[in-house]
Amino acid sequence: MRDALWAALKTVNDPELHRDLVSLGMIERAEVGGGVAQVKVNLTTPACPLKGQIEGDVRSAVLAVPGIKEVVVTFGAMVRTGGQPALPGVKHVLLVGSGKGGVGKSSVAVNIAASLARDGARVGLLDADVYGPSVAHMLGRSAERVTANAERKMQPLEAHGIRFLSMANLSPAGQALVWRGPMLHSAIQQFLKDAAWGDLDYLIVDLPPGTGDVQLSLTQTIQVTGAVIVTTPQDVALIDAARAIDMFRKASVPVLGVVENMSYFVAPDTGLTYDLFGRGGSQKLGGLPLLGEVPLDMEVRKDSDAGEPAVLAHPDSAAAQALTGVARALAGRVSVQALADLPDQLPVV
Ligand SMILES: Nc1ncnc2c1ncn2[C@@H]1O[C@H](COP(=O)(O)OP(=O)(O)OP(=O)(O)O)[C@@H](O)[C@H]1O
Repeated sequence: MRDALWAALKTVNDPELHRDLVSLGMIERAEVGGGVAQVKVNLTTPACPLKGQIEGDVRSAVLAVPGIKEVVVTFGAMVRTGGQPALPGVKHVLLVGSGKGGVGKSSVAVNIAASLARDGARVGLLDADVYGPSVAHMLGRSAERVTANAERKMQPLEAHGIRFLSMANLSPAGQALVWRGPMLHSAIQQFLKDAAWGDLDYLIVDLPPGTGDVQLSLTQTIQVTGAVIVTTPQDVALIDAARAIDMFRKASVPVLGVVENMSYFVAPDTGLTYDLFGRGGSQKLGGLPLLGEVPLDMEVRKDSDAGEPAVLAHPDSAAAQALTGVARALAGRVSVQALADLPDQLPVV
């Protein structure tokens, strides 16, 4: 019956990866005794957007095996990498960029990080927006200062389960940074390589807006898994977003998807929906996966000023749900990308 159980599991495909769970090495354990099957599925990310569907598919395939009356499905997760890790201990570096400033890039980056961490991933957040660092404020830690550990490496700060580093925690508050390209390059290098990030599944990098030195420096010096573009839906933002996409393509960084922020607004008093900036405009960016449409929501702004990401402070709001969806869709895209180049038969993990 054990063979029949494994054969049944071999008929279940991961809906995103389009390969069966057995050859993907995702079945950690499958046993049967007294008509009860115990199956442990090791997902490719704890933020798997399709966990419910996988559970349902496993359940129906296993219950079709003669003699099995009950099935208990449990889950674990191990984030995979396609090749070498980006940095020692860091599996994926994900850039969050935008063409235009003020479109909500940092808000999206912070909420992606918080959502992935809440789902159980080990997450770092690097604020590479050195001219306008806002991550520390959005995490409620702008007053803290970064210290060095015994190995003289920068020790990332921690908030809401996220390890993070921001220029705001290094320089005196309120002071402007007047840096040229080479200095920026070395600051970014230090943030990446002279910091004790530890083991991370995802290191999210909040880039400055536009297509400048920091972006170039990052894409040229480490193996980046991919980039996410945040835009609002109106044409002036889309024109700049298209430039940012072009820059990533030229630097051979895969663009994993687009987030349409401030996509629409639901008036809290009337419940009427307003497409203030032209909801759906991001489709004009042509063919890139849309990771989510995040509404304009006063709570998102208030939560970020209060230092608690909306996905944690108001998880049931439409904006938080959309941001959670963005984080999970992104994690799914990363898994697809990591497994795309792997051989047909993977070892069981
Ligand atoms: N969906 C949203 N609803 C309401 N307010 C939002 C939303 N997204 C972002 N904001 C607010 O808009 C402002 C700008 O957001 P944010 O700093 O994230 O943008 P940015 O693109 O990173 O800006 P910069 O160009 O300075 O890096 C912030 O006050 C933020 O709280």
